[in-house]
Amino acid sequence: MAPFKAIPVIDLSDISSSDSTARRKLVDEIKHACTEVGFFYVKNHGIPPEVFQRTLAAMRQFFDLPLNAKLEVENTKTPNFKGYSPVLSGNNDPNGAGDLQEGFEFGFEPPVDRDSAVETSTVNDGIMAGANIWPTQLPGFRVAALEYYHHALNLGRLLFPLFALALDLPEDFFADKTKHSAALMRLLHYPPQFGEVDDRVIGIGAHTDWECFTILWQQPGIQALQVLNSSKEWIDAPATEGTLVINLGDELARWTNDVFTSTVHRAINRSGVRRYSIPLFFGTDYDVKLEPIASCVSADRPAKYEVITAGEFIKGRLQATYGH
Ligand SMILES: O=C(O)CCC(=O)C(=O)O
Ligand SMILES: [Fe+2]
Repeated sequence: MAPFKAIPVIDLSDISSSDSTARRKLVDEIKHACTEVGFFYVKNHGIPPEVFQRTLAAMRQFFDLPLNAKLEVENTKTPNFKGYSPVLSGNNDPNGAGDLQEGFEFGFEPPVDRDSAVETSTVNDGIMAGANIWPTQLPGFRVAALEYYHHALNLGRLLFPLFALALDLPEDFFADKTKHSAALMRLLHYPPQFGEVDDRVIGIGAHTDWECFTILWQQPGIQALQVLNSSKEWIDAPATEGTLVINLGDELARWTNDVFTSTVHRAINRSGVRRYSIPLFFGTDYDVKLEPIASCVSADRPAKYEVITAGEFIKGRLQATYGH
């Protein structure tokens, strides 16, 4: 296959269709994107535009707070890195000198408007256990963030069966491995970079994502994200209104013994204005072992990765990135 020059766009209008031909077409498109690119856009994903608008407004309010207010919910104060990470506190690329972004991370909790604590991320999270932390002076921030979180979570749950079918596995292969929503959302703000940019200090240094897949919302119209193809060329992934980026992460790469590819990417904000983005890192339950799927291992393709639980893997990556 020639190195990709653009990221494919997949229309999700038929995602819940009972028409088997339409669904098969969708699975074939996903299979191609997962094996050849590791990235694709989705359109007609069903999340209303107002949800993104509300979350963006809440993010702007939060990141506009004085630094000392944001540091009250810093991720050094919580188990497992929930909360605020200041500019340059993370470093995704081991050859880099820090990521020029600030962020806010949280995991599953029930929707705000549903009075239920049936499923909480802390019960079954083992090594990754730890509750969310929220800024008390902005109650609307939690409401808006959780509203989008649950929309993205629902979309992610619809994608797992398609990934299973693309791997010739039973449609429900991931169902018993994704019961407890090991899905972390990170709200990100990238200040603009001007003039000569030191390659070691960019918005987010070259990295792969760690979970099964990421659902990434980018603020429309601002170019920043780039994806590395097999010829080591950086391909722009423009932020097109109405789309989300889906990219595969290391958990699926490990599970599929690299049949599905977890592709290196980075972001640099040279737009001159602030940029906001929101990845939702959708993982498998933290107690699940990332053992290679039998059909992905052969004499020609021996198992590449040591078997480790998802929780150990994610915790190790977080520690390496934040150094605490
Ligand atoms: O902000 C972006 O476009 C990319 C963010 C990203 O790659 C990440 O947080 O893993
Ligand atoms: Fe990423």
